[in-house]
Amino acid sequence: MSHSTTSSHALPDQFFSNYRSDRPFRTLLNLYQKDKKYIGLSMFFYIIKHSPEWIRPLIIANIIDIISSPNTHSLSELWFNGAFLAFSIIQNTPTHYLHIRFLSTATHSMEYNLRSAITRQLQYLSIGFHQHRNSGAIQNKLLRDVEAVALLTNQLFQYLPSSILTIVIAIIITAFRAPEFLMFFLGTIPVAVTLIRYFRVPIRSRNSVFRQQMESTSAYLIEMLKLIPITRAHGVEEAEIHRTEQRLQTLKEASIKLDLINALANSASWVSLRSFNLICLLTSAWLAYTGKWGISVGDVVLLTGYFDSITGSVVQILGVLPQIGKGFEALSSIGEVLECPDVEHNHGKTPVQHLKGEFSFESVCYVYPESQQQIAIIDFSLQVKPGETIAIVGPSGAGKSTLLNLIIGFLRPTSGKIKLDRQDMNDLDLRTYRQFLSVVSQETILFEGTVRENILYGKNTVSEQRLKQVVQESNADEFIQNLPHGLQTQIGENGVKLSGGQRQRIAIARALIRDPRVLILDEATSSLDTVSESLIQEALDRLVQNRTTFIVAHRLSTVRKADRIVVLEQGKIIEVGSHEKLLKNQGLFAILHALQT
Ligand SMILES: Nc1ncnc2c1ncn2[C@@H]1O[C@H](COP(=O)(O)OP(=O)(O)OP(=O)(O)O)[C@@H](O)[C@H]1O
Repeated sequence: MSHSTTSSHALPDQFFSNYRSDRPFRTLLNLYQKDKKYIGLSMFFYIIKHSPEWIRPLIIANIIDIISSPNTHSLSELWFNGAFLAFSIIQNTPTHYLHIRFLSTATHSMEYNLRSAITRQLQYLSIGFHQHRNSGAIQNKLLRDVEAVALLTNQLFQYLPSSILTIVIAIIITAFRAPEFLMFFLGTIPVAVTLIRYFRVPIRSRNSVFRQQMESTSAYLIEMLKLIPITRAHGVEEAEIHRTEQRLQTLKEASIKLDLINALANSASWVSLRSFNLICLLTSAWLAYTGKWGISVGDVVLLTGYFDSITGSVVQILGVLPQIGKGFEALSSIGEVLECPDVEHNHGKTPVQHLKGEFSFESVCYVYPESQQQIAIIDFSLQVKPGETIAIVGPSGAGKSTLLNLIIGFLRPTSGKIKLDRQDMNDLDLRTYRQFLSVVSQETILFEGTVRENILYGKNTVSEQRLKQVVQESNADEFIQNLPHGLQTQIGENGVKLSGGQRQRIAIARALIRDPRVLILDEATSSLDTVSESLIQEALDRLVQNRTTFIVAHRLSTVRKADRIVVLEQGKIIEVGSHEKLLKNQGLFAILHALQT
């Protein structure tokens, strides 16, 4: 256990410091740091497994020379050449197996490491990052882009080296048997280089456009799925279908453009290199026919065979270029997450060991970086004693959610200070602070799992007795008992569906089990039936006891019970006081109150 914790902590640092999407090749090698021996072994077995491709033209040329001049060659030479080729063919089975085994180990470990590093980074990136990125786009990076990097590995460490090796071997053997023909082979180099230079930039840019389209379409589709109940309820299905089709059309156009450039690159290379091949065949055949340069029939077969391998390899190199472009694009897409500096910095800050729950807000201001012209929280000052319940009320857009996010530490004051037990929150390790904090938000997010797992969420050392007590205190025992398997009932997409009130009671139990010192309640605005409402209110009353609580309150009963009510308007505190005092004030609170009653 301790081992896995240390290694998983060590992993991302190594990735983050080495991950540079402006240096994709080096980054790729770094991703294989731990598994480079597997890559090496896999390449070694690939070369051996592939050897019949290089040996065959030589053996066939030998055999043709043997049979075309039986007087100078013995039959045993024929059998020897045959046996050699047979051996090189049979060895393919074990070497192919070993090649795949090592390659698969290396690429799948890399995929695992990369996905784990992305997940870790996502967990540490600021809430602001997540608010601005769509989950569909991130999902795409985690799944498709990592897959594209694994494919890139296959291209770079398998096809590319073997193609280069094929070319080198063909050149060496030709240099021995018919050195004059080397110039044909060398002639292919400028052609290949020109083709690569010509197509590299458009292939890369179309890949990039395609990738961005793919990301935004995934994001869009996820949103469309979430919206289906609202779409149907408003009867705007056709408009939604039309909107989706427009997106799909743009994606289709980007895919076609990418395919077309790839097709052009492939066919241009194929035609030019095959033309060279034809010239080589005709020239060597003419030389053999006229008996010049001492070219034998076997030599014609050998030269055309190797020229075939060379052109095949060059075509393969050009063919993998688009894949390589796609892989490098995926590396830079992943870099958008791994290289993002917007992480919460807790390293080296004071850990919170105990918490009383005293808050002191000193002239806190907050401005969202995206809307500088408007100040969301203005000069907010308030002293909160441990155990106090503060209700925050105010019209929509007054800054209530912003204030809660400042208290959780998701946002840092633009100016001013928030002190927690007299220490500036900026100096504290917020992860340790949040272990003393529970949040019950408007929308209860439950995950696929049992009721029990949803309540315990990350708190697995709780005794059975404590769990039962918490379930009772949150008024959830009755409905849980009526579920088919009680606490073990599966909920979420494939399980039992819970009502809004039931979900809220699970959220209350989830908060209670953590026994927090600070509680944040973002009350749901949706109206519940009176029974659920009173059950939830009762559970909430137990929950807030002896804890510093901040509630964005909508229910009158909650507001009435709060020790103090803070009334916000356009980011400013305009009133603070008890329920009675504020009613007497005849200010904004009294107006809001009158509207509700
Ligand atoms: N992520 C954001 N980027 C830019 N501006 C924001 C962001 N979130 C909120 N704001 C702005 O900050 C102000 C305060 O918003 P906030 O969400 O805190 O209000 P609220 O009182 O919680 O509103 P509501 O009751 O409607 O939820 C608003 O003017 C809002 O437009």
